[in-house]
Amino acid sequence: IVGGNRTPIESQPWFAAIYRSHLGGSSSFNCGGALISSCWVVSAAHCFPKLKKGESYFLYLGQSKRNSESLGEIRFEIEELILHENFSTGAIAYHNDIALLKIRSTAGKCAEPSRTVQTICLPSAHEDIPIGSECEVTGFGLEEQNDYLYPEYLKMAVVRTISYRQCRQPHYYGSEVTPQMLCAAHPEWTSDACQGDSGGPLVCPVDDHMTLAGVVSWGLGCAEKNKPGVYTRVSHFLPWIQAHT
Ligand SMILES: NC(=[NH2+])c1ccc2[nH]c(-c3ccc[nH]c3=O)nc2c1
Repeated sequence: IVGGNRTPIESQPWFAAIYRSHLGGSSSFNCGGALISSCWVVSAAHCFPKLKKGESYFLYLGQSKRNSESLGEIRFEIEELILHENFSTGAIAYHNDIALLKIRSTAGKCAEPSRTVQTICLPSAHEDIPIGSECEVTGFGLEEQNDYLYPEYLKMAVVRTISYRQCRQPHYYGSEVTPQMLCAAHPEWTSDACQGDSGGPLVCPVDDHMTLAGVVSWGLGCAEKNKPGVYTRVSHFLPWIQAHT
């Protein structure tokens, strides 16, 4: 996250930190995700390239600090990884960039709600959040696009949704942006998601609750003028999510 602020997991209790474990036992931070039900996390398909032999993915819920064994965090194995069957890579965009992860704790259980673990509501099919809505994007991704170390602490930034028409302007992203994508940026281009935030949640207020409007997918650089963050528009994939969970 470029800009924004540190946030405790209690403020984003649906956030999942997804890691990749390597042969020999080391592990590296991979992507973000969002808990949508006790057993299911939504993330981005591009976060899950083919694993090498002996490698696996795992995730933590309730984690405010990377690589720390702090209280309230729980480790889950990925029992099932479902990538969207039409996921593909365009010139700069990812298409159908959404994945479902079925989780199982070491005790063979799914997630149990607590102060640090809660689900996020899915949007309802027809309702799309109004243009210009203030939303929150969360992650352990880079704080500057040329950094090479991920921050230890979870961060959150406020961004505003941008219309499809505005995002398709030539000096924005032109026709790389499709109706299945949602663009959002800070009005002064000072905050944005960045590498490592992929798969994480863009949550927007609807009536009296927060909903998962987007999944961090791509962007040209980070917090660059006229280059908004691009998110998988979750409301378009509700039938797919329902069919696979
Ligand atoms: N500006 C954004 N909103 C953004 C979001 C996700 C990204 N993911 C990446 C990325 C860069 C290089 C390798 N892998 C990545 O996911 N850049 C990104 C930029």
